[in-house]
Amino acid sequence: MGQRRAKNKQGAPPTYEEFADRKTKKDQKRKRSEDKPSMASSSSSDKPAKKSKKSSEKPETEKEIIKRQREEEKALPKVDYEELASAKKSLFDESDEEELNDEFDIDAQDGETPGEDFYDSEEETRERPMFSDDEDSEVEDLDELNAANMEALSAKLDEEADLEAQEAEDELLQADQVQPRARVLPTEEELALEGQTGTKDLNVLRTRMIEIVKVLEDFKTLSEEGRSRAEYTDRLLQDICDYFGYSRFLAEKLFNLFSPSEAMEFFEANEIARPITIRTNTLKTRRRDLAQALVNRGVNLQPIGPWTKVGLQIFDSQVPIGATPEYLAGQYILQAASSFLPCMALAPQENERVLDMASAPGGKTTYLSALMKNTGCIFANDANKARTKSLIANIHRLGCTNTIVCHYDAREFPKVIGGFDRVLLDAPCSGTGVIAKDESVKTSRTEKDFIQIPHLQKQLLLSAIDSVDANSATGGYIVYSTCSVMVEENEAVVDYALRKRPNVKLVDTGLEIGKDGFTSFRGKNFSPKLSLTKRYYPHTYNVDGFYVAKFKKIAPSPHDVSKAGAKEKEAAARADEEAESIIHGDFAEFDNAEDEELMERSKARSLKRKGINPNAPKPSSSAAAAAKTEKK
Ligand SMILES: C[S@@+](CC[C@H](N)C(=O)[O-])C[C@H]1O[C@@H](n2cnc3c(N)ncnc32)[C@H](O)[C@@H]1O
Repeated sequence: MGQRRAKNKQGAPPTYEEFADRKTKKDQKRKRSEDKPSMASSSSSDKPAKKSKKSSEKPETEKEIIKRQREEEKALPKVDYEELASAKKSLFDESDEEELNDEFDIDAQDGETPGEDFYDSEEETRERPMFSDDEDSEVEDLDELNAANMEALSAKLDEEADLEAQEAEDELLQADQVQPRARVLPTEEELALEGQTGTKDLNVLRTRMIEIVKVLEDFKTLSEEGRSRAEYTDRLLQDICDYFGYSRFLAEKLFNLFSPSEAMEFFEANEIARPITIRTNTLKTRRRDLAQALVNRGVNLQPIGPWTKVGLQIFDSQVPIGATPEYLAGQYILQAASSFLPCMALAPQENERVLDMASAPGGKTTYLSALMKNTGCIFANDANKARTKSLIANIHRLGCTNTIVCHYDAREFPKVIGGFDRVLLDAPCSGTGVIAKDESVKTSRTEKDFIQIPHLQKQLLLSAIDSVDANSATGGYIVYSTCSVMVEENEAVVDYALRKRPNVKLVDTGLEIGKDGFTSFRGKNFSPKLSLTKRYYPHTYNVDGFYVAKFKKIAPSPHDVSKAGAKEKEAAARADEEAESIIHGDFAEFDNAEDEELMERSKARSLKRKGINPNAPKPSSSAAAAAKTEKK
């Protein structure tokens, strides 16, 4: 087992004193690094300086404040306000979002110097009012929220600066350590010595991994004479297993996805927990209002990034994020940022019929429901009945009234029902994209898994394609996603579907971020269109490892069974559920006893439909046993 412990890089944002202290240290560190030409990093020194806060207890007059600020500004390094304004804009700019007007606008107001809202001591003493519905006061309201978010922003900038300084130091370290033709591989004696102690020295392993990666990336110049590439790779893989705790089998599979240095970044990123993120439920609130409410409860947050209008990243909270009144009221759901992506790619429209084939516990179903503004109909299916409990609970809490929950093996679609406008297949997978969440994946996955899981995924994807109406007026799309980074579960599955179903083509996912899917891998060629699919890695976007592919069905196929009557089936399912009061505006009074009763009634109705009298006396168990014995 590996000796490395996963660490969570998220900490509480600093107090002002901590911040000032860290800044002084950082400035000194930066200055030291600038003095060393080999590791000069212009980006860190070009970073805008942050304005300091006063420490005096006594309130200052306006004049005193202006005087003090001028003095402080003189003493500070020159600030590139344009860069500062654009950095802030890129973090918070959501000007595209017309509908919800859901934004954290921290652009400077007229007459203000951009950047002055950083560490304004006035903001510390002001009370934070709730957002008002009054349009005129919105600008002030935004300022208040921005003030509250400044800490979060400063923490983020801090983290970035720390990272840059660390990277610069690492570069120097590596440059110092790796000399051309240096001996990097350990001798037999050294290895025997390492083995004797039982636990390996992590520093030795780490340094050696860095050195081997350097050699592999410039083999001609840096390799020792007489040593092969395979020898270096073999040692590196063993060190990865010892250091991070992977089975040799999985370490090798993951290593082969990347260049040696990128592989190291990937393994490192798997040791760090991803940020805690929440998705605003736009069926109940707007992100801006939710952020304000949470900030008032002592939650430190900021938007995830410009690519999502509904996500918030939580840095730190004085209250449990899964138990706030806003959470209980269904205003948000705790959801990994990567899970937003397939829903955004599917882009369901209002009034469409959508199938979510593997939907429990419902993070994506509830997002689809919100995107459809609770119109149309979503069939939320999952083969695992136990998991549909949390699916139903989430659907209720978030107030999604356009969903019907079912639990079929999704390979039975479209026989169950077909003719959907869009289908999401968020497939069961190996979980190699979420190792930071579930360390057991490092050692539990075997070769068999990467045969059996893709086999199921291929069957499910064909069912998904066959369940879509090629003639849908508004849709005709299928999105396939996994939280795996393995080619066998991603490109290979999609390529298989393209070959088996020539009536679909790959289309752009419409996602702003992501790396292009592989068009070939280790000698295997896929359709060139595979580059339209998207890959996500923890080390590139700080999200879980993920994969998203989007298909458009361009023609029906003989496999599209039972398309006819799909609308009628849906109407019947709806009527059943409405009759049983499952679909209604307020799910708050959902309780198990009532649910049991409804299920009993549903069973009775179903028996009646089959021509069986549900009230007919059941044979007693002893009579049934006797009948059985008689038959024998
Ligand atoms: C990745 S999870 C789905 C997560 C879900 N989409 C969400 O966002 O909350 C995969 C799901 O597939 C379900 N599953 C596995 N095999 C299935 C099958 N043959 N048919 C339908 N669902 C299946 C599992 O029970 C599991 O809930």
